[in-house]
Amino acid sequence: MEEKEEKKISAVVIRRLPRYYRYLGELVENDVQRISSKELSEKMKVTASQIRQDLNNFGGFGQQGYGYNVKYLYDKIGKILGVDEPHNMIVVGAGNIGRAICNYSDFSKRGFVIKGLFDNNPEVAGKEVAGVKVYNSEGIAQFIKDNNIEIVALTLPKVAAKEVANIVVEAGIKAIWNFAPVDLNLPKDVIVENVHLSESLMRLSYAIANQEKH
Ligand SMILES: NC(=O)c1ccc[n+]([C@@H]2O[C@H](COP(=O)([O-])OP(=O)(O)OC[C@H]3O[C@@H](n4cnc5c(N)ncnc54)[C@H](O)[C@@H]3O)[C@@H](O)[C@H]2O)c1
Repeated sequence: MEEKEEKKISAVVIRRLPRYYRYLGELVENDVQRISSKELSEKMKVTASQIRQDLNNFGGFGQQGYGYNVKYLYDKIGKILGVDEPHNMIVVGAGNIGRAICNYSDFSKRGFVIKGLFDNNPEVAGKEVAGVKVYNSEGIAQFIKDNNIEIVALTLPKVAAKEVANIVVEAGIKAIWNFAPVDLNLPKDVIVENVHLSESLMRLSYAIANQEKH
């Protein structure tokens, strides 16, 4: 029953959930039990009516005037985002970005467990980055099968990213976190989340240019 209700939540709201989750997580850490839409709106710099519209999808509000139940909403949104359970992942490409991801401990706190870092450079195999072992990329497919890997981060040059994407999909991977500035043409059932830093920077530059005009 609950699942059916959750399916109706719009994609736009879903995209906003990680931000709510982050703010609610900070409130949970600070032992805040209830918060009003007005207080949350001041913290998050979005309108209180937007917050009410978004969060009323999930319940968690008691009597009017008492605000939202912070822990309830945090857990509920975490469940919808699928971060209430651990996800095993690997990172392919032990360069700048691959190493930075391994060095960022917050991912593991959120349940994203990096089981290995892969590279085709034999000089890096056998080393460790922030406790994550570096493996030769020849063994990727077997490693995925043996370690119940769900997500693969591709922090590789463009051509290599395409090649490795095909290999990991062949090995059964259904979720790719792609940092290479290239479109991966993969079967429809494979979820790809692209992180194109240059595109994000161009949006920023557009915003600067537009602001200057006014
Ligand atoms: N560094 C940045 O700030 C940045 C910014 C935006 C986008 N990107 C993109 O992210 C990707 C990674 O960038 P980076 O700076 O970490 O690159 P990098 O050159 O530092 O690292 C790439 C790593 O991939 C490995 N590699 C290459 N081919 C491979 C293969 N077939 N199998 C396994 N490993 C292989 C290399 O040995 C190297 O260690 C690139 O596509 C880049 O365009 C990087």
